[in-house]
Formats: sequence, C-alpha cells, structure tokens
Amino acid sequence: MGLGECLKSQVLCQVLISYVFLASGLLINLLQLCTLPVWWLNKSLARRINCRLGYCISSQSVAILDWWSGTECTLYTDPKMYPLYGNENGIVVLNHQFEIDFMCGWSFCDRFGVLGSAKVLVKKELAYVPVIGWMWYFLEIVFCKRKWEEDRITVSQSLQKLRDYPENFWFLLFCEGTRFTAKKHQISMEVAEKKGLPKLKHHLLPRTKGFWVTIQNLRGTVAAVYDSTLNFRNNESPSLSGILSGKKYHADLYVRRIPLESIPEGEAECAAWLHKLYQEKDGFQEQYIQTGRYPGPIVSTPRRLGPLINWLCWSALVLFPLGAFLVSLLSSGSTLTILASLAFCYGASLLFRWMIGQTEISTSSGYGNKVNNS
Ligand SMILES: CC/C=C\C/C=C\C/C=C\C/C=C\C/C=C\C/C=C\CCC(=O)SCCNC(=O)CCNC(=O)[C@H](O)C(C)(C)COP(=O)(O)OP(=O)(O)OC[C@H]1O[C@@H](n2cnc3c(N)ncnc32)[C@H](O)[C@@H]1OP(=O)(O)O
Ligand SMILES: CCCCCCCCCCCCCCCCCC(=O)OC[C@@H](O)COP(=O)(O)O
Repeated sequence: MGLGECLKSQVLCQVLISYVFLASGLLINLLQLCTLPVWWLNKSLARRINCRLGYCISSQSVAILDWWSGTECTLYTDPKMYPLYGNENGIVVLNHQFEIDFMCGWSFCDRFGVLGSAKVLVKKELAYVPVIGWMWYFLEIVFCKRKWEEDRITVSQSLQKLRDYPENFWFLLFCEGTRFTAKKHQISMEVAEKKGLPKLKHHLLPRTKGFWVTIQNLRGTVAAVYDSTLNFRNNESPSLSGILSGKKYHADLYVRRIPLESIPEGEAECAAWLHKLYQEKDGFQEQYIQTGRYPGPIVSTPRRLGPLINWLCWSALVLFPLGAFLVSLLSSGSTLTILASLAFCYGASLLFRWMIGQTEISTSSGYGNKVNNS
C-alpha cells in the first residue's frame, strides 16, 4: 500500500471529510434559506442562485468520487449525440443496482455542466436527510411517496413547475422504484409473469406510472430520454464507505439518446414502450457481463477541476475555524467544555454514519418486497 492509499484509509481523514461536508453543507442550506425573499422578487434569479449553491454541495460528492478515490467513470455513447448532452433538457432512465449510482450520475452531470440543476424523482423519506435532502427543496426536486393515489397529483404539479426552469437540466428516473435485491427481483418477476411480460435477469420490473407522468408533463420542455445503463468492472460492489476510504472503482455507463417524439403518448402504449426498453437494457447488461463492455464506442469525458477546487475552498473555510476552536479548547483546560465538545463530535459522527446508511442496500426499504405497492 502506497503512502497516499495509507493516508486515505486513516479514520482521521474520513472524520475531517465528514466534518467538511456537514459543516459546509449546513452553511449552504442556511444560505439557501436566505434566498427565500429573492423567490418573490425574481424567481429566475433565485433558481439560478440555488443551482450554484446546490453545486457547492453535490460537487463535494463528485470531488470525493473523482479526485479522492480516483474512481474512473467511462462513457459509452454515440459520438454524434455527444454535443447535445448538457445543451438540452433530458430525462435520464437509469438502472438502480449500486450504492453509489447517484454519485456516478452526479459526476456525469458535472462533466456536462448540469450538476447544479440536476433533478430526480426521489422518495419522500430522503427529504429529511440534512444537507442533501434540505438542498433538494430549493432545487425543486420532485418527491414521491410511492403511493400512486397521492403521487399522481403532487408529482404532476412538481413537474409542471419545471416547464419554465431557466437552466438546462437532466431529470433522473429510477423506474425500478427501489434498489435491486434478490428477493425484490424474484417478486417482481412473479408480477412480470402474471402480466405476461418477458422475465428480466438484471433489472426489477419497471414501474411505469412515474415514467408516463414525467413524459406527459415534460413534453415540449425536454428533448430526449437518455437511456442509461451502469455497471462496474470486475464485479465490483462499490460503496460510499469504500469511496471515503479512497478505494478506486471503475464505472461504465452506456447512454442512448432517444428523441421524446418517438415515445408514445397514451398511458398503456407508453408503459409497453418502457417495458421494451428494460428488456433491451437487460440485453446490454448481459452483453457487459459476457464481454466486459457495452455496445458502441467510448467517448472521452475527463473529470473536471471544478469539484476539486470547490471542495478545497470549502475545506479551507470550515477547517480553519475548527483548528482555531480546538486550540482555544485545549488551552482553556475546562473538562466540561472538552467533554461537551467530544459529545457534540460523537453526535455529528453518528449523524454522518446514519446518512451513509441511507445509501446502503442492506438498509433498503421493504418497497417491492410484496406483490403490491408497499
Ligand atoms: C450522458 C450522461 C447521462 C446520464 C447520467 C446519469 C445520471 C445523472 C442524472 C441526474 C442525477 C440527479 C440526481 C441524482 C441524485 C440522487 C438520487 C438518489 C436516489 C434517489 C432515488 C429514489 O428515491 S428511487 C425511488 C423513488 N422513485 C421512483 O419510485 C420512480 C419509479 N416509480 C414510479 O414511477 C411509480 O409508478 C410511482 C412512484 C410514481 C408510484 O408508485 P406506486 O408504488 O404507487 O407504483 P405503481 O402504481 O407504479 O405500482 C403498481 C404497479 O406496479 C405493479 N407491481 C406491484 N408489485 C410490484 C413489484 N413488486 N414489482 C414490480 N411491479 C409491481 C402493479 O402490478 C402495478 O402495475 P400497473 O400495471 O397497474 O401499473
Ligand atoms: C465530501 C464528502 C462527500 C460525501 C458524500 C456525501 C453523501 C452523504 C450522504 C448521502 C445522503 C443520502 C443522499 C442520497 C441517497 C441516495 C440513496 C438511494 O439510492 O436511495 C435509495 C432509493 O432510490 C430507493 O430506496 P430503497 O427502496 O432501495 O430503500
């Protein structure tokens, strides 16, 4: 193990990274709160400011992926489509199988200049996660309860608001609705069988209603669906804890651009179209597993310096006061103050540990474990 790897695996480094993320993130959440009056005066300006503030948070996770762990993200796509990425609005349909899929997604957003404005249809539970969940309120992220009776109205309303969004955005949809586990796969294939649909080997059966309602509400606003299939080389099972301890992974993403006009309008036709798309995605995954690559050429999308610079700036800003505080704490010699500070640090590390837990498949929800909505 080299010196760099040894340093990265030290607990102290991980504690400092967590501190920088939490302290700067909460500060940015506060700044986002301060933009509330701007919403009434100039909505477009408020949205643009929040895109920049959101970037300051989400690009820290990109910095940790691209620069700290050195994870390589490779893009397979048609080079003719490449100039369009980031220069138009897109709906990204992605498989949901890996704990760090959202970080790889963010990394690609950064490479195409849409990280600050990136959107997602996300489960309501994540809205309460400090820093990221709170940031999402100001970025007009679409929350769902995964209960169609309630979501059909609220999701449509949130999507309608994006029609006059002032920046190009990608809207991410994990149509499987939950992360892949062997049990959820077995149950969803029972549903597929009942519906007379072909079985999928590498995906859960997609939930079609969210896709249909997204297409319906964003038609005319979004130019294309970016069908995206992600996998990792050498059967890697990447985790956020691995990334934090500097472990390098190799992500491969296959993207096909599908013009929105080619997607049927009716609900049943749109659902059938999505099922067919997932059958194709399943074929791409099988090909990847057999050959180690996706169809089509690799397009170079180098990691960018922006996330690293942003991360270093925020680190300097919040680590300097921490250092000054620690010096004054030790020189004060007050046992009570030192104990209180230790208790606070312990609480903060528990919070961060809980946040990491949100990304772990072992703590995945029970959604999809039964043949119904719950
Ligand atoms: C160039 C580079 C390109 C790309 C780069 C890649 C990405 C970058 C882009 C953006 C990044 C942005 C942000 C990323 C950051 C963070 C995101 C992190 C994670 C959050 C993700 C989540 O929270 S996923 C969970 C939430 N999302 C969803 O659930 C979406 C999918 N779900 C739906 O669409 C649902 O329909 C719904 C949520 C709208 C409603 O849910 P409900 O449960 O009520 O579903 P349904 O009504 O659909 O369910 C009933 C139907 O399902 C059938 N059924 C029943 N049991 C099962 C079962 N076990 N499995 C499958 N199907 C089942 C049932 O028969 C019903 O069928 P119908 O035919 O009647 O529909
Ligand atoms: C500089 C340091 C940066 C550190 C990176 C910081 C990240 C820390 C904490 C992240 C908090 C959570 C944010 C997004 C989590 C995305 C997790 C996810 O993928 O959600 C799962 C849902 O889709 C489906 O849920 P299940 O039904 O599978 O249950």
